Amino acid sequence: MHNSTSSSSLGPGGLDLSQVFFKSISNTHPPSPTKRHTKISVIGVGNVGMAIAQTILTQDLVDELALVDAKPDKLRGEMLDLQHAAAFLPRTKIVASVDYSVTSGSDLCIVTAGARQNPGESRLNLLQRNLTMYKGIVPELVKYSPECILFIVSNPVDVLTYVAWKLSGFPANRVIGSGTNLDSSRFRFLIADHLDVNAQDVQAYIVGEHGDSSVALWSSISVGGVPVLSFLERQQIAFEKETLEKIHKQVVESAYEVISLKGYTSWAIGYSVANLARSIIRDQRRIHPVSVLAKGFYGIDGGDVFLSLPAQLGRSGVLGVTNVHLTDEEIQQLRNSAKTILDVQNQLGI
Ligand SMILES: NC(=O)C1=CN([C@@H]2O[C@H](COP(=O)(O)OP(=O)(O)OC[C@H]3O[C@@H](n4cnc5c(N)ncnc54)[C@H](O)[C@@H]3O)[C@@H](O)[C@H]2O)C=CC1
Ligand SMILES: CC(=O)C(=O)O
Repeated sequence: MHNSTSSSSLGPGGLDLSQVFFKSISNTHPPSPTKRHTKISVIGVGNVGMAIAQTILTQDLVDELALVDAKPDKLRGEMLDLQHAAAFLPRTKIVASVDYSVTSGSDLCIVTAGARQNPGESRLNLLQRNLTMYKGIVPELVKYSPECILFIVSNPVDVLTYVAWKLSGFPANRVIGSGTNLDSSRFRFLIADHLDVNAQDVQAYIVGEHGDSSVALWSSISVGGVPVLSFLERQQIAFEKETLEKIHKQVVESAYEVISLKGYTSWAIGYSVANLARSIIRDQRRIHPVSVLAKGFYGIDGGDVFLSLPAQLGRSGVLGVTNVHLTDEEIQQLRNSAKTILDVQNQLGI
């Protein structure tokens, strides 16, 4: 199947139409391109892949967006539908193919292909189905974009990020999972709702597994720069631990609730990943809770495990992991989360 958007500027008989429509200013030459061509590929054009693709387009992040999927008709349909919005969007070349050569030279490859949860099903349950798929996808991406950053979204995202790291042979700083960036956004929304403030003023992290064993870092939450729990303590305002646990439980149940209502989640992960893509492609050096190789941080040992920690992201991928102060209880929960992931991972034989 074919692809691309751009048509040649040569008209019938080899006439260069650009010369008909645009007359060059005399004695000038087109400026030589100094800006490097930037390219993102999105693998899997289902609910999640398309939410990410369209959010990336609205943010004017790249020169070229390549789409890949196993279903050629669906893929071409999605490509055309996005191309038809060209008049309303920043200029981006959109290409699509079932052949991975279309991803050639990508800066960032975002993998969303894979099975999704049925209502009530856990993310970890998807592993066997998506593992087989990844064995086909990752080597192709590496072949065509050996310098890219691999960004994993398919679930279970932490284990699949480890799988992608192993299959790619890339250094760990170039393999990242979307992790708990989404959970943290849900957390910030719920805290903001509770306190009636803007979610963008709430700094709060969920770390660990993107899933049932995730850990809420209550001790480091701040609103507008004010650390919330120590502020309440200083003011001798009582807060119920149960209220905090209820909010975290709501975060963990968020995806299950949305999936039971509409069948899948898409918009929030679309914004979450486009925001992360911006930090990487534009070298923003912002800190996000994403899935990184966590061995050695916060006393996590026992094997190579990917899980979410607050990490600084830039053009070369993961630049470092932030040293957030955790309570002993939070550290223990984080280690338990690592163990949950490692128990699953150790059965893979990779
Ligand atoms: N990390 C996160 O926070 C989130 C992860 N997800 C995960 O994202 C994944 C995708 O979810 P949806 O888009 O809702 O599913 P979907 O079923 O709508 O889309 C999956 C797409 O993958 C394609 N695909 C299947 N096998 C392929 C292959 N071998 N090569 C290329 N494409 C292939 C399918 O044709 C389909 O278009 C799931 O694993 C889901 O659990 C979903 C939401 C949030
Ligand atoms: C499906 C999923 O992982 C989420 O929305 O959190």
